[in-house]
Amino acid sequence: MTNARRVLIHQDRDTLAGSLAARFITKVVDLLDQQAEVNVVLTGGTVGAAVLSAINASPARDSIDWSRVVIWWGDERWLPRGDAERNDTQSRAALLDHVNLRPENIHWLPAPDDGISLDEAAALYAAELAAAAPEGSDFPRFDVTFLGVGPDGHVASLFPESAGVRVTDATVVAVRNSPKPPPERLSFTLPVINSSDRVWLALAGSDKASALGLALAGASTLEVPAAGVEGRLRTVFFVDRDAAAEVPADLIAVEY
Ligand SMILES: O=C1O[C@H](COP(=O)(O)O)[C@@H](O)[C@H](O)[C@H]1O
Repeated sequence: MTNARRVLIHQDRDTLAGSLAARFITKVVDLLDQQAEVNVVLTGGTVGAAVLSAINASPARDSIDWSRVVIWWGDERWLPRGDAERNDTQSRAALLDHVNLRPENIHWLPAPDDGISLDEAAALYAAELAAAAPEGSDFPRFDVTFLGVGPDGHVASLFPESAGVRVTDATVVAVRNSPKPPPERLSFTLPVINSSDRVWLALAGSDKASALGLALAGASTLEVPAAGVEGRLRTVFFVDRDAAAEVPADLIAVEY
């Protein structure tokens, strides 16, 4: 199988979330048979949280040895710890608080209540990535990266026509003036996202159809950041029927 982008179309958001949850559990169990730990990058957003809830609800959830799973986030909203709109708060409620993760394996992004500036926070998380990196790299080898996609085609907190989309010489960027609230955020850059062995994008709803269609039809990364996403081994779009309305027919791998 090549690393061509694949689109898997599901009936609706819940089916999509269940299918992605099942794939995640199977993949992590397989990987943990072959390696000591698995590095996973989580996303925020509605579908991201739905996928984590589906993993939590799965009867197969505990077939994963969660003590060997290492958690990162691809982006975070610059809000106080515990704020309901923070991505990590939503990830905790959906899954992380319910499984046996080791606290040292959860790499929270900083928050304003840490008493540091947004730029310092970006530098701090970059240093955390570097500390976990193999020799010669600035970040760990990520096994699975989840991404949501906004109606404007943003991924993580890389928004269309914004400076962050262009950054290739840093791993984490401070984002200001985000068109989606809150205005300040932290985000992985595209080179870090694309270093992941697998990138699984999840999106549902008719408001995502145009961005998805453009991303798959060759729009520029600056205009539609999702267009610039390409994992090292696999890049798979898990979508529902509504979001798939403008997907080029030759890219549809499976329609459930
Ligand atoms: O703000 C964000 O939005 C995107 C997409 O969210 P969705 O609710 O439209 O699925 C998400 O991927 C990103 O992590 C988050 O910070």
